[in-house]
Amino acid sequence: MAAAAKSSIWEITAEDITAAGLSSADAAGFYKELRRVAEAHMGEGSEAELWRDLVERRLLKPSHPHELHQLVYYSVYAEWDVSVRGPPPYWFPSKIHSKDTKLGRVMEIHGPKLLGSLYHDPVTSFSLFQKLTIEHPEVYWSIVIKELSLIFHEPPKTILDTSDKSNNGGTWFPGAIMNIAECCLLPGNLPNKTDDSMAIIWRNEGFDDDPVNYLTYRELRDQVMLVANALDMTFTKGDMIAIDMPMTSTAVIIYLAIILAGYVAVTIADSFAANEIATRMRITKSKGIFTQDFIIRGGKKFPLYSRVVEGCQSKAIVVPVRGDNVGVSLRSHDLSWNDFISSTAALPNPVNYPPVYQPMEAMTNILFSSGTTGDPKAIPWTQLSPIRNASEAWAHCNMRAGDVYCWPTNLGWVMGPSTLYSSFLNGAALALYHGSPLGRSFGKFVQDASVTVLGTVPSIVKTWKSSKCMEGLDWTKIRGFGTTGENSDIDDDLWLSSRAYYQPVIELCGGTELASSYLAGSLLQPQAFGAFSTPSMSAGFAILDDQGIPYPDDQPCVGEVGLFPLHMGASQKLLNADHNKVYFDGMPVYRGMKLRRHGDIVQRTVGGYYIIQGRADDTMNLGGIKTSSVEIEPLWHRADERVLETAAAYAFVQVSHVKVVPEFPRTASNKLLRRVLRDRVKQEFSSRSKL
Ligand SMILES: Nc1ncnc2c1ncn2[C@@H]1O[C@H](COP(=O)(O)OP(=O)(O)OP(=O)(O)O)[C@@H](O)[C@H]1O
Repeated sequence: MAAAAKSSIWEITAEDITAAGLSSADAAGFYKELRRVAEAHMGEGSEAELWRDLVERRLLKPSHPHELHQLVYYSVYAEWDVSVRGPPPYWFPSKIHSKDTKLGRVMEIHGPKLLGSLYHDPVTSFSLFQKLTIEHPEVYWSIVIKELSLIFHEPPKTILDTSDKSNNGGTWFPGAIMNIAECCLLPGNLPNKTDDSMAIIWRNEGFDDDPVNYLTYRELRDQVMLVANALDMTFTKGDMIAIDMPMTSTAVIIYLAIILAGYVAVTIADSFAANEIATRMRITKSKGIFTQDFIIRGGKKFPLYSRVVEGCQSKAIVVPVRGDNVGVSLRSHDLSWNDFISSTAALPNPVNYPPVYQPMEAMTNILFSSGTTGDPKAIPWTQLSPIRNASEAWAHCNMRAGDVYCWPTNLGWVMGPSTLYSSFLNGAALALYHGSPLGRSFGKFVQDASVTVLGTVPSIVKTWKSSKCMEGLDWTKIRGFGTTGENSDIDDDLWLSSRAYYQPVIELCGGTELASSYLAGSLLQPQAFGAFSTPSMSAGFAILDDQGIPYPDDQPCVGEVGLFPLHMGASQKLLNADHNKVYFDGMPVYRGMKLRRHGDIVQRTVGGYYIIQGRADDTMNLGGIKTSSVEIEPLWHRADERVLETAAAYAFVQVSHVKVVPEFPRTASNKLLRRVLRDRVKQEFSSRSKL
């Protein structure tokens, strides 16, 4: 899309502005103002200051055509040499406002004590402070647990115990006892999280013009306790109980009830086929499954109950997608939602429930990784994982009471539980749209629910931008976006950010098994599209060369990442694989630590940004030069405009074979499956060679 750019901002004419979609009258005013601002930033190397000034003056508006945003942004940065100056920044922290952020305030209090005269302010001292959180995780976590709404039934004896040498990940908060679901439901120590604060805001697809629905924290607690009582009527303590349904307010209530009552939630994404659901039920030996009769999505009705019971005998408890009655006939041992809830009718106080307190390492949730690199892993989350989730939103997105957090996903993907905990443990409201996130109705919900932080994955943003379905909606309450899952596209993020007068798009990369990111954006640093500005708080890593030797810390480089093993909240076992073998075997030792495998190729750019270059497994050898799939793909993409999407899966000496495919194989979470493509190509070639 950079074709829309001029070689400098000075080349832009009023005609270009009209060509980008403004009326001649508006174009004249815009042109005049653009020149005026540009004149104030004439010096060489002043692109970032010019862009910052343009954004602060709100010259570019969400109502302007995207072509105009492209024209200005790409022309401002036309001369910017990425190889010398790193990725160009589009968002800048303010030294004054940074002190009001959650992390900034903590840095102002503790920075001078911890860093002495090296501490200046949250912006200047951010990187130094981040390094401190890696070197002294016990200091960081002792601060963070006071910032979240955590209630310890028994306080931890200490923050981190590394005396067990067989445990690479360390023992966190030893001796502590709590119930993390209870922490979600009670105000805890957060003054602005009250029983009357908004906890969940939701809307059913098809009810676009109705007011949004609300649940306060008190109402949420009552409903969770009711379901917890009903669970005790049907299940035995410690049982694994699955949830396979869209992430609705009812699904969230069920999830919290399972954990409040001391069971383990097995969360399975609602997009899986019957055999995939059955596999996950079998691996976890789940005793029951919460599901829906149907899913309503994008105006269509899809069967869900029939898919769930196809390969699974466990008791299903079936929530009706609309109304009070289930729209399918159930097997004799299954229960309708109404019958399940009615089982509490004889209790004297069904909305009262004593939480089951457990140690920090107790399992609370089994999640499955996407299966991009092989079979999906069954990953147990403990009570530490939710704390890690919430701390990331706190530190990197400044999540706080009063925020409305929306991230269209499912409880079966890492972002489902992560968004839930990030909302409730920070006292924010969780916004849930019961329907497809791909169309305008979702965007209208974002507007009507006054969402302040909106999370995305790249494929959704691409659809929103290309369909223009969000035109005319007001997203200006949004103060920050999030993106994760795959590399995001610079132009798509330009579009996204421009919907809210260029609020930051915080890029996050991590893994289900980390319960967090290891690379992130930060509101205390300038942000560049499609790039991470920092290792996440308290996440250390080394970038390894081909021999497994770490590159020096601040040097631009590309290599496989090796994570520092003391990563609070990360997995310490897998249900269906050997944890040590998967994450530690064969990894180098660095500064006395056995590094943890993650499998991503990471580039550290000039200027200290990070870009993911794909998976180590997807790296190809082109004439002796190791090249990542992500480096090759954009080149092919530009080769012919009929190419809709590119996936580099295999390297040939000479390109002689073009196969047109309608779509690429993807995981259920929509990630490109290069390994499947590679297998198909291999198969095709081996069958040809036999001919
Ligand atoms: N913002 C991002 N940019 C680029 N890649 C990302 C980003 N966020 C996540 N990823 C990719 O997704 C991975 C994490 O995804 P997830 O935990 O769902 O499992 P997976 O690695 O896809 O599946 P499996 O472990 O089964 O192969 C990261 O390691 C990274 O490769």
